[in-house]
Amino acid sequence: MAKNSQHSTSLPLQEKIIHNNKMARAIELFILSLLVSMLVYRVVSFKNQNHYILWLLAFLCESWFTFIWILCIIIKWTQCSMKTYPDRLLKRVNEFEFPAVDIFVTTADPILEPSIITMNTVLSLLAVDYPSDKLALYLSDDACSPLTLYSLIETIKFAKLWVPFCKKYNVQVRAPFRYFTPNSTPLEDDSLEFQHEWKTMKNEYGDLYKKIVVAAQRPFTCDLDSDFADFCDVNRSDHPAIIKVISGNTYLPHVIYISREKNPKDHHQYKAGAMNVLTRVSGVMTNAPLMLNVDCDMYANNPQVFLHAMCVVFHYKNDQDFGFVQFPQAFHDGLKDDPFGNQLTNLAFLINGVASIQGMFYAGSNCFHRRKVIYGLSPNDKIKSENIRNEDLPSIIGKSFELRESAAHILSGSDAKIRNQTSLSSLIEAAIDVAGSDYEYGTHWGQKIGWLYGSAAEDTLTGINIHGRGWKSAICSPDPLAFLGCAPSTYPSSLAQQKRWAIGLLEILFTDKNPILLTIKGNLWFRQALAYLWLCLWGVRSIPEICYASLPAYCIITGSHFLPKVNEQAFTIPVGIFAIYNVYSLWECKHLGVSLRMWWNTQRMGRVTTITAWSFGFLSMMLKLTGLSKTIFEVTQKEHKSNDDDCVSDNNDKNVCRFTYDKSPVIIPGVVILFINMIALLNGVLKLLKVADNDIWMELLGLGLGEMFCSIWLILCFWDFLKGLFGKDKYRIPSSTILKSVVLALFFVRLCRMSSQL
Ligand SMILES: O=c1ccn([C@@H]2O[C@H](COP(=O)(O)OP(=O)(O)O[C@H]3O[C@H](CO)[C@@H](O)[C@H](O)[C@H]3O)[C@@H](O)[C@H]2O)c(=O)[nH]1
Ligand SMILES: [Mn+2]
Repeated sequence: MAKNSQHSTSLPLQEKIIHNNKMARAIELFILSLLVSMLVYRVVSFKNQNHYILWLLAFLCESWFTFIWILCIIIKWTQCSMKTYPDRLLKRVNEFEFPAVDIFVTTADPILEPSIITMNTVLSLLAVDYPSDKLALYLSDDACSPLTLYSLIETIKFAKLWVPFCKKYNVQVRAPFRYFTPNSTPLEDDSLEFQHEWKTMKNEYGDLYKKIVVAAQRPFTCDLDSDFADFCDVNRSDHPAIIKVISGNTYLPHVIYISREKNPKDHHQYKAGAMNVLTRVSGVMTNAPLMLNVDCDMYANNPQVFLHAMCVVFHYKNDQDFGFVQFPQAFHDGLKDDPFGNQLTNLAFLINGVASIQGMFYAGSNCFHRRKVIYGLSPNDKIKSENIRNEDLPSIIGKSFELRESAAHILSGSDAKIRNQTSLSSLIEAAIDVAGSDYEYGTHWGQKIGWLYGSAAEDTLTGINIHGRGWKSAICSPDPLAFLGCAPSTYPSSLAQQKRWAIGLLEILFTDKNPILLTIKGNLWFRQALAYLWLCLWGVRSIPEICYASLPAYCIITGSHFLPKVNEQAFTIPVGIFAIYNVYSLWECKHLGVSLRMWWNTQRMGRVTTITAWSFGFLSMMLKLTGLSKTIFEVTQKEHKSNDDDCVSDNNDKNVCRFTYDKSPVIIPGVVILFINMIALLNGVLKLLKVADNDIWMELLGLGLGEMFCSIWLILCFWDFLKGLFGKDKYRIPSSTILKSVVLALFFVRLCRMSSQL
């Protein structure tokens, strides 16, 4: 029953804060009016042009930009955020009323994702402020690596000390690699007891760290009676399921290691496949009504995160439309000023916008889902457990009897009880059954229930499916931030990530989860559909962007114009758009409290990423549509800074922010844009040198100031590539890439010349 104190029952557990954005709306509408004026100008002056195709191309690109801008305005029109009050929750609700939560951590490769990072994720989650008997943590290891199991076993031993320590002293950051920074020492005025325990803890963590590092360097011997016997001679892409219950103690949640069955005959569906196995295995074992999933490169940064989530859950208890709570993905040690433009800070306003529509997108990590929502229920479905048992549950959820029983429990809404600890091991056989690689044949897994297949952005696809059934979602941003993770810290890994997103998001448009379809046929709200559309179109945006970025160079080389001339009145329109847009985005950055440098980096990388990574995303999608290739999920490299150099955030080492390059062709379009603009400018300057001094202004105007300016701006945007041409070692763009780009750039120049002779 609720604990009563008049005060605490009257105050809400969560509050929606509406942001006033009238000023922003006005500016956005003004920019829109300028964009429309530009289009009108294009139409009106079409007849006076001698270069119709050029004018038409510019018109098409600008129409597209205007369309994207309209989408942004609609998404950002209303803005809100959420504040949650865990203190009030603790006063109002008894701990035993809290729902159980199954926690899922995924890892796929002990080299790309060093075990110590994954283990810190695990430790931070085991130590949260939440009744530990309500939690179970499942670690999915797609690499089938004995190192991961070994690390987990050792980590649990350490957790038996670490978790009580954190709770006793109310430690704020419960991922040891963040708590024990190289220079940290306990404070002078901390109690002696604390200082002593602190040192023990630091040493223990140091030992754990060393054990894992040492273990990573030697092969695991095949010891038939050890925990690792199952790993004897296994191949990571062809092996039976391995599931181990690792016993903790009463202070620790259950911990279960899972390496699902892999068989080359059955597609394993990357992370989505792993999440579905986690859902089923946990369904058989603990069957909590809520599930939290955290990628191995994130950790819980706020020990009260579960309580914050419960504020939302309890707040919505009577409003049955609530599907999931997403916590933001923020980054620790993010490179200063975001040189690669991958920290997504600039999306804050869009996120607040989406939050005020149907709710935040599911972002793949840091999200609490209700199990019944993942099992395919819609807000208005009322199901009796008898009905499900008798009906066609096998064709939906599969043949496992245990899973069907537990699903029936969840779907009928009866309070699922967590099974007691001792029985977990006895459920391993049933768990192995549902972790089989062919379990899903003839069921709805991946098609209608669970994490959906068919996109490398399985998170967005799964999320849109949930919203499409009419569920709402919430975003909760407590202070300190709930989860922190690492953004890819090198340029190639950031490129790979952006490319994967561009493909994955585009793939969604070609499924039956297309936002427009879902809003017509399903229950996706119209504005929410537009928000999804904006997201899914990332890859498509590369095409108009590349076209538009080649226009200035084309014009300078051929002596034509795509912008109004300086002496025309219409010249003020593009100037106005450029100036106001930039001032506006600066103003937005100021609101977010980020530096001028960061603003420039996001602007510049906006152009660079669209033209490079997203265009390859688009290309891959085209190849996939024509059946020439398949998309895969490339796991991004995670870096662990060794304890002695906590380098990234202090940029003493300037080099971490420099662009590095590998052989990947993804940057070619960017290098080509750089080259053609350099050639164009060179061309322009040469022409200027040839004319007499007093004609120079006329000539400049003839060349088109606007076009020249655009060219210079583009070169500034691609400045890092320019440096890459002259860098050394990994800072140098590989010769093969340069060569291919030169060929393409010369081809472009040739085309310009040919077309101007027509
Ligand atoms: O076959 C696979 C591939 C990946 N993963 C896991 O998936 C997670 C995300 O992979 P990562 O390489 O870190 O991708 P990111 O680009 O950082 O991931 C973002 O984008 C993905 C979709 O593209 C989402 O799934 C993620 O949650 C989101 O953080 C990691 O825990 C991996 O271990 C697997 O379990 N099995
Ligand atoms: Mn990641």
